[in-house]
Amino acid sequence: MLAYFGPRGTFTEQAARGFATPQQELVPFDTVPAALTATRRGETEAACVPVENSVEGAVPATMDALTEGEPLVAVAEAVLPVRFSVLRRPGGGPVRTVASHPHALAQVRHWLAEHLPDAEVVATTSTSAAARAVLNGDFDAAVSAPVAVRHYPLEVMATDVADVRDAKTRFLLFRRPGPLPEPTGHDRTSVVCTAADRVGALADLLAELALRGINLTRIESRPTKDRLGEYRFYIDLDGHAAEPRVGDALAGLHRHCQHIRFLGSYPKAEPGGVPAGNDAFVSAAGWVADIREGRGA
Ligand SMILES: O=C(O)C(=O)Cc1ccccc1
Repeated sequence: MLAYFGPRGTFTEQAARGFATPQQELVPFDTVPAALTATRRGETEAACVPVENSVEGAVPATMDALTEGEPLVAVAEAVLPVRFSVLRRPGGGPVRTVASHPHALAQVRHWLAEHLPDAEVVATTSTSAAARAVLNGDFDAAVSAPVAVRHYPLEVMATDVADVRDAKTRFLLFRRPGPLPEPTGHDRTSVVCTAADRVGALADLLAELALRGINLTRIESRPTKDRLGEYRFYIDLDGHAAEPRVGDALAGLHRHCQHIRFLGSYPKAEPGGVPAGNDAFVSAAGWVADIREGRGA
């Protein structure tokens, strides 16, 4: 079974369908933490959740849920283009309220200002929770994933709605810790860490990557919630933990951090980025291994 952030008809369901094997049953959960908890408890093999969006940035619910509770590791990534459909009850009256996930609302602000300027905008837990609520008569319109009309008998007011063309959302598939996916040469590694409280601590973390020619693809901070001014850093970098230079960098981060949690090494959905130049690191690691075995100098 594969858990996903639902209910049925979310963008996350679309991403989960791309990850699932033909036999795997997809199970919706109303929140990101609930989907992850089901996987932590072993009730589902994996959980698909949204991580970030090219317009609105990180999904805070996902970031927080990854640091709370037992560790989970990402094993696969998907990036989906995001365009919205605006749905309403068939034959409904004027649209006075419009609902959706905050990330969706942030991506259709201009459209709403132009087409529904007087509608009150309401945040819901997901885009399809909004569609479901419209069906129940709680709101007049929902900004949803195009697949939502397959699940909810609503009327399509508009399709292809997006203030920013080419907006994309990134999703990850999490499992309980186990053997890592094989390196493909186009991988990403994610960690979350708390740097020591001293001058230059963050610079030291970044230097561990820079020294080894490792490309940082994302750094994001969230409050630890314990103390004002204390943050966790979510770091994505190019490369796989099995590669010597990435392994060394992770060890370096571990030395500099108060806490560090590995969040996975997995193939990138969109290969590209800075070429790794791995060969020199592999040969250097081999040389050190030889020295340790008494085979060289
Ligand atoms: O609510 C959904 O459909 C999601 O899967 C989260 C989301 C919200 C907005 C854009 C992309 C994903």
